[in-house]
Amino acid sequence: MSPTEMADVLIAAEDVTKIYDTRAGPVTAVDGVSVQVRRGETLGVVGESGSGKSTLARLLMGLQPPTDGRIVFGDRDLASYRGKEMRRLRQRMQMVFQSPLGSLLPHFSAAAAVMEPLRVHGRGTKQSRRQRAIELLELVGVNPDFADLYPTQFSGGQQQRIAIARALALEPELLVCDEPTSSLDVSIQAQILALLENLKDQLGLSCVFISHNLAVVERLADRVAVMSSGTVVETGDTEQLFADPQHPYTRKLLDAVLPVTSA
Ligand SMILES: Nc1ncnc2c1ncn2[C@@H]1O[C@H](COP(=O)(O)OP(=O)(O)OP(=O)(O)O)[C@@H](O)[C@H]1O
Repeated sequence: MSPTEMADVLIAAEDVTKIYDTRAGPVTAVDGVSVQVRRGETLGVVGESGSGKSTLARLLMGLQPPTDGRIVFGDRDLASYRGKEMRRLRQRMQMVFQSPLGSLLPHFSAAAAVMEPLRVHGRGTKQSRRQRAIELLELVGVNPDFADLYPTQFSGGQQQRIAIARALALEPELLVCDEPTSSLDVSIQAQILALLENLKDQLGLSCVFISHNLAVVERLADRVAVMSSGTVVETGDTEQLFADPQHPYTRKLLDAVLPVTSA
């Protein structure tokens, strides 16, 4: 990477390892992984179930400390952020999960769910927070007339839109999406992907987009990291990686999606 590209890196995992202690013994979920996300870029992370994608997401978000290596946000090790600084940092990175209901409390209406991070971080008045929530719901394609309905009164796709609005409330620089469409019907998946694509362009967000679905990653990601057994086996620009995969594992993943028909 050139010095200009290095300066452009928003977040990086540097030789990061995560070992979980389990009753059955230590499990190495992430093993010496280095990835970078540049400003305004979407990094796709693909790999089979158990390859370490979600663990990497949690490490990048600072939700778990690495066993070894470091996560650098801006130019600082995440481990060096404390107290107020950590609270401020938390506003700059947000996560969207597979199951929207996991991040939406049942007794919070759509508007209240989006207002909550603004309240917690002391932003604006109740009135201005509600106004902002309505704007965000509109931005993600939820009819503001339904702002006072509760999560279970919405479809899965609409729930995910509300969860995305909530994640955007604090105007984060980084959005980490962990399988955000896997729980949705195929037609709805496409709508949520189109929404994320628009938001990314409109807001200039940096994204980490985790999916086992290569077609999804191809559509959204500028660059892709392929994970297998806790390691990154290949990274590259999306177009190039899909056109000319170098690692046998990447080829295997691609073949599983696009079976080569023999003549
Ligand atoms: N909290 C935990 N405690 C113990 N082991 C864990 C924990 N979280 C993940 N693991 C293990 O770490 C490995 C990687 O899991 P991880 O969930 O990061 O992979 P993944 O690629 O996201 O898989 P999936 O797509 O199924 O979520 C797996 O062997 C998993 O069982």
